[in-house]
Amino acid sequence: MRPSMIRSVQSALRRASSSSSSTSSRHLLSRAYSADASPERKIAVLGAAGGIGQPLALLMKLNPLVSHLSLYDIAGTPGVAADVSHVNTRSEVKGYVGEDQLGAALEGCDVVIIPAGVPRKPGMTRDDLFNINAGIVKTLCTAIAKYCPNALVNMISNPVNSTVPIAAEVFKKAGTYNEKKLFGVTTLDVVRAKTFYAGKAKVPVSEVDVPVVGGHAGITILPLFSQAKPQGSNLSDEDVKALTKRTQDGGTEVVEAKAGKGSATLSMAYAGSIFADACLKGLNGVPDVVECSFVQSAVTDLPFFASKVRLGKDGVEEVLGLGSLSDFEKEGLEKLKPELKASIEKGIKFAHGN
Ligand SMILES: NC(=O)C1=CN([C@@H]2O[C@H](COP(=O)(O)OP(=O)(O)OC[C@H]3O[C@@H](n4cnc5c(N)ncnc54)[C@H](O)[C@@H]3O)[C@@H](O)[C@H]2O)C=CC1
Ligand SMILES: O=C([O-])CC(=O)C(=O)O
Repeated sequence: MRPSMIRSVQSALRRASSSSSSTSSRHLLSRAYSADASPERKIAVLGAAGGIGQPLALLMKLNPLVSHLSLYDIAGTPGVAADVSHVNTRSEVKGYVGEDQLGAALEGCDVVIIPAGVPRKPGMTRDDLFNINAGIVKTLCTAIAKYCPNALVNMISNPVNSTVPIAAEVFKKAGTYNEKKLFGVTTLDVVRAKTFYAGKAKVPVSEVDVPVVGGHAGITILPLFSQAKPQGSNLSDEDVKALTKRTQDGGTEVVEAKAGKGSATLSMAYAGSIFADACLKGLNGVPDVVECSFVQSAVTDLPFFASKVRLGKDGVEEVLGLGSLSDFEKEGLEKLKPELKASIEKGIKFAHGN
């Protein structure tokens, strides 16, 4: 909203609160909003009653680009929706519970965020979640293909390296696949890389940018600290190795600290809200919106790969290349490929066989 519009809304609000009959002021207020509001955008969070889903629902409620917020889960969403709906921001909130309400939750959606599924416990890998989460993702994507085939899908459910290929196969089978509209959310890796780099390089975290490429599990997460901005402090090779390992193990660090009570939820909700916001900005025509994401890609010989992606009115506008890599990063890239390939193939095989 432009400053002049904010001032006009504020003065309308003042008039509304000082008037005994505030109907005309309310009318003025709604005109002021509708004149300058961004386009109507409906987004859904699937798994909205969970550890990620709840704070993500709140963060999306705070996003002025959202006009309709649809909260879906197999249980618990009426309470979450009632709670979040009291926050005095633009979007109208509705809760949906159980599979027979999934269609209504999805109809008309521009963006669907999926944090549905089980999280890790200590000692597990993300791939150990495959058996349960693959089926959940398949069911949800089948419904997306039916009720909102044009939505941008933000996949958070793990293992992302396999759930994104599963989603692609489900959409292909339904005849709705558009490679520009399917995203594995790897923003938390970027968030972590930025935080850890800022701490080590002693630079203000708000100024830091670090691309993270590859996938979203262990060594498939490849932060490119050689391209970190701002440069300027001399990190040793050992520092870069340690930062890389910490970024790759960031999820496990949280799983162990939570000691059986799940994995990252708050930082993931933050990361998920950043990525969804970028998708909305792209849809709304904001120029030069770039985030890393795990997408269909020709950047390497693998069919899906995370790298910087420019977002536009139809989703992916351009998948950006990797840029120049240090020898350490080149080595990391070659090491991650077999694991990432196997995870992608596992997802595709599951989708075909079930
Ligand atoms: N991409 C990433 O960077 C990250 C991914 N994750 C993943 O996100 C997923 C969710 O994690 P949390 O929220 O911590 O788990 P959680 O167990 O707290 O919440 C999951 C929610 O999904 C719901 N759910 C289960 N089956 C469903 C279905 N068929 N339809 C709709 N909802 C369903 C559950 O009822 C629950 O409310 C996990 O797979 C986790 O590994 C977690 C952190 C980071
Ligand atoms: O580690 C996990 O299981 C959850 C996750 O993907 C992350 O925190 O990066």
